[in-house]
Formats: sequence, structure tokens, C-alpha cells
Amino acid sequence: MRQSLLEVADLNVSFGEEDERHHVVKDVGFHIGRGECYGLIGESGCGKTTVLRAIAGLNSDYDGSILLDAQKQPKARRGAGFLRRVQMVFQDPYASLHPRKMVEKVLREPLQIHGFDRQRQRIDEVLVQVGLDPSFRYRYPHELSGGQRQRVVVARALIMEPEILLLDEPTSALDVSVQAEILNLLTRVQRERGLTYLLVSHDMAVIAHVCQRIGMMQHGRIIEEMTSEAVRNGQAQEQYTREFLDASAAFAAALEGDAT
Ligand SMILES: Nc1ncnc2c1ncn2[C@@H]1O[C@H](COP(=O)(O)OP(=O)(O)OP(=O)(O)O)[C@@H](O)[C@H]1O
Repeated sequence: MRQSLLEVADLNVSFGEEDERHHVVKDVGFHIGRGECYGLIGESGCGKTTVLRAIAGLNSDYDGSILLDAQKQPKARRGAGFLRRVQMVFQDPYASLHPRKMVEKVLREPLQIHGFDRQRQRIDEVLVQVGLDPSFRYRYPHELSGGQRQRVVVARALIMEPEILLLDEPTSALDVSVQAEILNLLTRVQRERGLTYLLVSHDMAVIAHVCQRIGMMQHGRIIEEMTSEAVRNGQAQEQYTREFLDASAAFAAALEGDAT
């Protein structure tokens, strides 16, 4: 087996104090090879975002191990190294862009902080890569559509030349018609750059579109790992997973029915 680029082992996360303590992530473990796309799926509240936040270093109050290239990461992610290698894309492009920052500034700031050269050229290149004309650098977030904003958010992550993107429901705040555009952008960029993805979603169609392997979460645990092919063929082992897949298919069919 090829060596994992990202490995999570025995991850446990709890919130609250004493009697109010709530064990949200329970013994979660998985590994992702370089260039692979791994999806975590489960219903709202099952702990998906909490897993991503622990990996990203946004919550250092966890037990367990997070390894990058077999190196265990300190809980407080010190130094710029980790941030350059692992970038996160959040669910809501409206919330994740500062309303008074022009696209130019959004993209230039990380370059300045990390001392990149050729800054103007890098901004032009990344805008083109996410399907925006370089003139978009002079726009403010309110001058962009939801899909264009999410493209800028993806550009901000890519401009750091990371190896891994942590994607938290990257399309769920977007209109259905725009969701496919952003998913196609993510799969294209993944191929072009050889990126590794960890994608979190409650939507099996989104996960199966992007990911090769999928972890099904329920109540804070990964109860089953599947390939996307097994998902497409309805080959889940666990009853819960089968019900989840059936519900996703029924929901997709209902949406298609609404659209006609
Ligand atoms: N900072 C926090 N303090 C207290 N409880 C939290 C905190 N963050 C998350 N939780 C709780 O942990 C549980 C899991 O939340 P999480 O956001 O990880 O779920 P999720 O599967 O990503 O759901 P969703 O898709 O709705 O975001 C929920 O019950 C949530 O209320």
C-alpha cells in the first residue's frame, strides 16, 4: 500500500464540562493517500466538521493522532509549514470572505505573509485556474455571485500551493445549478495539481462525484468505509448506510421531480 499523506488515528473530541460533557467524535481513524479524495458522509450533527476542525488545527482540544507524511502533528499547529500544506475551504462563501476586502487583497495577503515571489502573476494564474477573468481581482465580494465567491475561496486556498484541501460542505450554500459547476472545478483542479482532498458532506451525490473512498459516520463514529463504486452499486454492508443511501436516492429523485 502506498504511504498515507494524511492519517487520523483514534481521534476523540468532546465539548462541555463534567456532567455536560458531550463526546462528539469517537475513535475516528482513516488514511488518505497522496492524490486521493476521501469523503466523510453522515447526517447533520454526526461530527464531520469537528473532525475537519481538529485536522486543520482550529480545535486543539482533541485526543488521538493526526499525521502528515507519517509525522505526528503537534496539537497547536506551530509555524507556517502545516498551513502551507493543508488548506481548508468552508461551507459558506458569504461568511468566509471579508465584505470590505477586494479579491486582489484576499489573494495577495497569504502571499505576503508567506513571502511568495511573483505575486501579481500568481494572482492572475489562480484566478484563471478557478475560471475567473483576471479582472475579477478588482471586485468586492458583494459584486460576485455565490458561485464566483466560492471560486475566490477556492483560489485563496490554492494560491498557497497546498498538498491537501479540507473541504467542508463546499457546495451546500450554493444554488443547485451552481453546485455542479463548483464540483467540476474541484475535480479538475484536483487532477491538474495532483491534490489530496478530504471532503465532508451530508450529500452522497456530492461525495460520490468527487471521492474514491468514503467513510460513513454515525453518532461520531465511522461505521463503514466504502469505495464510491460500491456506493453507486448499492453495496453497503451496514443497515444504517443502506438506509442513508436509499434516503439520498429518494431525495435526489424528488428534486428531479420538482425540477420538471
Ligand atoms: N464548539 C462546540 N461546542 C459545543 N458543541 C459543539 C461545538 N461544535 C460542534 N458541537 C456539537 O458537536 C456535534 C457535531 O457537530 P458537527 O458540526 O461536527 O457535525 P456535522 O456532522 O458537521 O453537522 P453539520 O453538517 O450540521 O455541520 C453537534 O451536536 C454540535 O452541536
